[in-house]
Amino acid sequence: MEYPEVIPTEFEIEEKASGKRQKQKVPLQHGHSQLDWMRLQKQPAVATAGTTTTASVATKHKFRSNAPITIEELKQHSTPEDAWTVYKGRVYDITPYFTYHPGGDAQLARAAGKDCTRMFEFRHGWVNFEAMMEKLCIGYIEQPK
Ligand code: HEM
Repeated sequence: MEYPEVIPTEFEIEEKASGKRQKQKVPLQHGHSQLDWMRLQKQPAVATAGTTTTASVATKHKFRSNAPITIEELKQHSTPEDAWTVYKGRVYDITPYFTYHPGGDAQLARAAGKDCTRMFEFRHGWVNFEAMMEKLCIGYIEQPK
């Protein structure tokens, strides 16, 4: 099975190489800044995207928090309402982060159901993924044999 990976488009590669790339931050709802996100990770009861909270992710996946996850299963979680992504081999349920992503929900949706490692480093290699998503880690991806 083909490994599902988000890769930058040719346009994005050229734009970056030209040094003319514009930042594309989008306006977020009040209370949904990066600082708010980090604060909520310390009190996980309230980080919400719709009805999915960091706490509900933790509860839902507790029984399998370090489980092997297959590519088939990863691919089934490919919408903003139910979004899993892979970063450096580990799987994260990023659903609660959608309304907090500074680049907007449409950009983050590209990661859903796929491995976002390469795209993440391309777009913002200076961001500490593990620190931000620690509570949302649900397992690791099983490499195809
Ligand atoms: C396919 C995956 C992703 C894409 C395409 C994407 C895209 C973007 C874009 C367009 C921005 C706006 C700033 C810019 O234009 O560079 C941004 C900012 C940001 N994203 Fe993402 N993102 C992705 C995944 C993630 C994930 C999973 C996280 C969580 C750790 C994340 C965290 C951030 C943060 C913290 C910023 C603010 C960066 C800053 O201000 O320096 N992104 N992203």
